[in-house]
Amino acid sequence: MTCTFHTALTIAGSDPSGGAGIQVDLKTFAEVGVWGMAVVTALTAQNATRVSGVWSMECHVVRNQIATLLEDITPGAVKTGMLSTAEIIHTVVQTLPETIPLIVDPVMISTSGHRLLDESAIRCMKEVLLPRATAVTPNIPEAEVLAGMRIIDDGSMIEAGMKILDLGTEAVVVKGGHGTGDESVDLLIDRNGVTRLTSPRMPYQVHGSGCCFSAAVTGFMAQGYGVAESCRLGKDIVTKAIKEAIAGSGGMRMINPGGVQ
Ligand SMILES: Cc1ncc(CO)c(N)n1
Repeated sequence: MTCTFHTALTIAGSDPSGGAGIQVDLKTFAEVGVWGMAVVTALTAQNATRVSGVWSMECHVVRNQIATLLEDITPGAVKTGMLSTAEIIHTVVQTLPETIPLIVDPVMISTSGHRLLDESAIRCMKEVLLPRATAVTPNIPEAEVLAGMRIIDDGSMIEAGMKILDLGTEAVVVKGGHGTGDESVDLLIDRNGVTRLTSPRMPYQVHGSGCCFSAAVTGFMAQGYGVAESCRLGKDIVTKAIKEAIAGSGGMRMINPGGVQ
């Protein structure tokens, strides 16, 4: 099908609370003005305070969702979020054509502390998924795992980003939201060097902010912006959605792309 509008696909897990995962990705795609599509890799039972269950899809279910969608529509860009197992990572890489830009949010552990990716899948993520990625968007704990080193300051954040770049992606954004200081500084690292993406630090943690950022970047890539520009524009979208975050019932605040009042 030839579309007159731009299309973006998320391949990720479901968060029934609407605070993370495909639910946030679809809201973010709408916020940046692209047609949002979603392939589900796992169901979770969670809210803003805890994850109580994870049920990964069988690989043929993931493969069928992607292949059937691609028969009809080629998304302008794709993001991955929670992929949960090495088998699902392999399936996604095998099923997606290499020509489609791919933004990888290397989801490992929920903000509430629950493991969302098998320990054994981390090697597969480094060896199979990242070499295929256009951009990877780790937070500090994820960057530490992918780079195999501790991050304690700007210098080690850059060093970790360089190591992740060496795994074969075109660009890395190491997100500084888990750091300290008045500003939240994300570092975009690509072949041209290091670019700082800054925003005022809000005095609270927000469930789903990583999902929102990578979805926004994907939405801008789908509209034809380059990687660096998409990351800059994506930072503005997530900053606004963090400012407008809503209080869950008892839990952490939840990201609010679209600004529901
Ligand atoms: C489904 C899903 N994806 C990603 C995250 C990361 O916050 C989460 N908590 N749940």
